[in-house]
Amino acid sequence: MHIRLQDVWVGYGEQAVLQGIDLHIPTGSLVAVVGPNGAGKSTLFKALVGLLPLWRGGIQVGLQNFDGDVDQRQAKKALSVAYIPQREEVDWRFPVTVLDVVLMGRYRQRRWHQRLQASDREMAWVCLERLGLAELATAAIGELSGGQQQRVFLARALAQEPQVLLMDEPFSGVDISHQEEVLQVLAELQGQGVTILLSTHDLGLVWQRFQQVLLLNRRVIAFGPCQEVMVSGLLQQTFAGQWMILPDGSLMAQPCLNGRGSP
Ligand SMILES: Nc1ncnc2c1ncn2[C@@H]1O[C@H](COP(=O)(O)OP(=O)(O)OP(=O)(O)O)[C@@H](O)[C@H]1O
Repeated sequence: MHIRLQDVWVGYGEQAVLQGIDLHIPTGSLVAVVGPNGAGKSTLFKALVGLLPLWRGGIQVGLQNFDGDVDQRQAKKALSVAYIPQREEVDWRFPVTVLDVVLMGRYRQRRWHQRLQASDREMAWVCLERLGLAELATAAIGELSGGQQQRVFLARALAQEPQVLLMDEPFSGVDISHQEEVLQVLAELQGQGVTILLSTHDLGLVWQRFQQVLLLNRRVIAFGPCQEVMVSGLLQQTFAGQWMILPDGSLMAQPCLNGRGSP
């Protein structure tokens, strides 16, 4: 499914965070979303999944249109958009097992009064196996390592059979082998035509593994092929006034363009 945003404004209270976002992401894209802290990456994902109302503008996912007037949460339930939030946004003390979490991905396929069916359980097990989690099915989610928890949430997203997958900083605090497993699953999903947006602060990873990059700092600084977008002028504009970790792992301070660190 393709995603189109036209002049999208979203914020909290009186603070406008996303300011006039115009974007077209074709079906089957794998996009790294890059920007400094507070750039609005999570806000973008929440707006796409209907958790935040639009102040202005419109979002189109596939053939469906959303604007500030519709009940976005209800409307988007009909779509298969899977969202994996940042680890910090999840209450890991919640007493559910790994299998319970993955089964949650199947509720979207059912009406509110329908119970899950045997085929839903089978699907959940397939997703657990695919991410090497079958042996942990009865473990409490809070007992797992960060990398395992991240994979459980990816398994839940797979169980949802998404056409769009949004992942908010899935690799923070996760070791390289977990990261590699997740990247392999994402490559498979992309091959099946799933559109994937993933936010990260790891510019080295973006440089090595992503073909498409969105540079965001409240506004779209650039969107396109990695080679064209990950260039110093655009990166400086994106990270103005903030520290930036370069692809080789070194740190670089950017000049502040307007004294507040945003363009
Ligand atoms: N629930 C909220 N209420 C009020 N302000 C918020 C809320 N969530 C985010 N913000 C503010 O919106 C701005 C953008 O936040 P957002 O989390 O989207 O940025 P981000 O690019 O994802 O940052 P990070 O890289 O640190 O995760 C920040 O100034 C943040 O303080």
